[in-house]
Amino acid sequence: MALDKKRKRSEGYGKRGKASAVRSKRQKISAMKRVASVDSLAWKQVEIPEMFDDAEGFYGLEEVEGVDVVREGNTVKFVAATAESDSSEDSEFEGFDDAAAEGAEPPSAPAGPAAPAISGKEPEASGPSSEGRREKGKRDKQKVPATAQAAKGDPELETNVFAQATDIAEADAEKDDVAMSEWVPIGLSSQMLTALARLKFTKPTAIQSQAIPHVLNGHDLIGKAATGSGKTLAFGIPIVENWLATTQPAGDRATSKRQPIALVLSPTRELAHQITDHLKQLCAGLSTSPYICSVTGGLAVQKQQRQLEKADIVIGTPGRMWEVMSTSNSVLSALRGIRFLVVDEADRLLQDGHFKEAEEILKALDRSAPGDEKNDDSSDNSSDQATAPGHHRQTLVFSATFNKALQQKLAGKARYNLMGEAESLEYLLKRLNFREAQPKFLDANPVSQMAENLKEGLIQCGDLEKDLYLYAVLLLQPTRRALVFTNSINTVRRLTPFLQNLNLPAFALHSDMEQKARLRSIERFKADNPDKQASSVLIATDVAARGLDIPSIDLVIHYHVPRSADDYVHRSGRTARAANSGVSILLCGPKEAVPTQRLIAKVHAAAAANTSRSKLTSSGVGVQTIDIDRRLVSHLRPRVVLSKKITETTLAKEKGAKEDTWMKQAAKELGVEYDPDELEHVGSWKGRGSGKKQREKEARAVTKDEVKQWRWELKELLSRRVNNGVSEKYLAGVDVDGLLSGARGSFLGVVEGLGL
Ligand SMILES: Nc1ncnc2c1ncn2[C@@H]1O[C@H](COP(=O)(O)OP(=O)(O)OP(=O)(O)O)[C@@H](O)[C@H]1O
Repeated sequence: MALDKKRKRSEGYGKRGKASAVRSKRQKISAMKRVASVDSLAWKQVEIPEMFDDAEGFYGLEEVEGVDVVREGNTVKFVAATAESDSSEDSEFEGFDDAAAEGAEPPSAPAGPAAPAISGKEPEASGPSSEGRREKGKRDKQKVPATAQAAKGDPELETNVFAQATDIAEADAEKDDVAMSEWVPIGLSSQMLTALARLKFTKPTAIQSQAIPHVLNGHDLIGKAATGSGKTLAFGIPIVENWLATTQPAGDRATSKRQPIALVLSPTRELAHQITDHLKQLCAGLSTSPYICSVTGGLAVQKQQRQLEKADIVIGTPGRMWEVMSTSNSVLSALRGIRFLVVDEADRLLQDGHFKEAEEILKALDRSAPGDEKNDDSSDNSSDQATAPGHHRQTLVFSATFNKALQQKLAGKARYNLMGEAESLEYLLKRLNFREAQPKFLDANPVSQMAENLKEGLIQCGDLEKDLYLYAVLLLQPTRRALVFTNSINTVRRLTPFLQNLNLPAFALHSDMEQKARLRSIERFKADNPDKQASSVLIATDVAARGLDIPSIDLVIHYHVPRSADDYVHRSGRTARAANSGVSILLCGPKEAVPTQRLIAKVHAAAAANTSRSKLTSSGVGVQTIDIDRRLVSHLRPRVVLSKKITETTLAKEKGAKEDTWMKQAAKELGVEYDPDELEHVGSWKGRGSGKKQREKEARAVTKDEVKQWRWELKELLSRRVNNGVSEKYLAGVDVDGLLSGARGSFLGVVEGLGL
């Protein structure tokens, strides 16, 4: 009601507009314009002359000074200048530009100080269904994107609206104009367009243009799109839009109780932190932003509880989320009011070890607290679904992969069969409690699950030669950052020092590491390396396979063939993200050949169906067999042998020392004497694993001096170029040593790379 009155007043001014004056004024202050919500403007009660005291409709009328109103299509904007703009321009309000309001002239930039000028065309008339349009109409009413003018010297306006203005202004000032017309049909607020322009995201990705309008119109969604195709913002943008449309100005919010509007569940901690950062980056371009926090294991729970109390958008891993929800009634009841539940990487989150907690969370969200009427909302009984608990909430489910059965279950095409192994998963899916009986299933990449700019290769090698080939690939394929996936934590533990000994900056990531060490590894991997020659390498288990968006990873190596086709898709998807290109290479041992063929066939099944036989590569569609120069590889062997010996000895000694300490402690507690030699005997057996035990025992027996000697030899080898087939016969009389000395990884002679 108040808003309507504000509008009437604004329209009144519009009729009295002085177009030319405002146009010239707009030119002068265009560099200082700022976006703000309509409620954050300094509306003042209109002083009604006594003679109008009884006039109908004047009660509660408010006015605001120093503000232009322009209309872009169906959207009304309040255009103003910041306190830094010319005071003579600020001090006097001269009316509104009718021409602009009627769309006769393109409006000036809707964004803040020196924000990228957003050019756009009118949203197309053909839009969503009538219901959709109704809902959109509602949203537009709530939203009314506004650009406010801080009347100079009005402290209230300055603090409410421009809290972040200086920072944003500084950042924006560096930007060129950004054309945003491709976003216009989606129907975003001008604030959001400004925020996207700031990120230089000039057009939506396929999943974004398909998913956002659907979510904005209040529907549930199951979204599938290739890795790196922008799924995070496909749910992030409509959630933030909803927040912008329904949130009070910052000043009022400080005093009112906060209630989160969205909960995003992520299967891994790293991904949860990344989503949080991604949404924060988006919101950095808004004049007022939602408070976004992550709730993940491994970090202080008390701090996260405090953050939750003021959070608007919560991103969490199921384990910690459940821990926090189950121990705090206030958190639980606040979360029951969320308007969006997002399940990211749904196929993993609903299936892997997160199962139990995910179930508890869903149950708790829908359970009505005593006296909590919100969840039993019977006022809206337009459909059966509407009366179900949780109906107020939209459910958005995203992943790059959904196996067929899961896809069908999610889309409601299969009957729930509450029996056997599948029982719990199906139960959980039911618990997602979609608002609609058939949530929309949107597949943005039906033919290929793999990113468009990804090249896939395969190297066949002996099972015991993988270390050698790994090293060779890292030297031969020029990369900025490489990510190596293994199937076991022990392999990560071994490969990391193995590559470090070879002077490659390698970092480890697996779930057995402390959370701070995990985050540190990622930070170091992401950091720019001062030695431009050296590319950094992250050795990880599948904990890094989902969702991680680290810039400039141009190579993914599967040291072990992944356990499933979906894992292959997600692992490979850490490169070639957004518009970038990248390479994924499988190291395939003889024992892995059959599962690898199956995997490739599965991943590229749809593409193969559309490809003529002549286009099939040696390994099938999409994956190219790489014939790496075996001679070259053999030149690298001496380095690899030394590095392996050093690594295995060091690890065996560390393990021995740990076991020794543990045994001593245990013996002390039992009050018995500890004799390592005696125990060595007791523990010997000839069964499985005895060979490894024996090797470890031998490695422990290696002296420190021997290790020192190996290190020296390796250092010497690394300081020399690798002679790639240049015959020394032709180098007679040449300083061969001089030619061969050089930086690690350099080659003497022509090297073809991997030919990808
Ligand atoms: N409209 C856009 N224009 C340009 N870049 C974009 C756009 N939307 C998102 N991006 C960028 O694309 C990258 C990948 O986005 P995101 O992490 O959301 O992908 P994803 O589809 O969730 O991938 P995954 O399946 O691996 O989780 C990010 O760096 C993001 O900043």
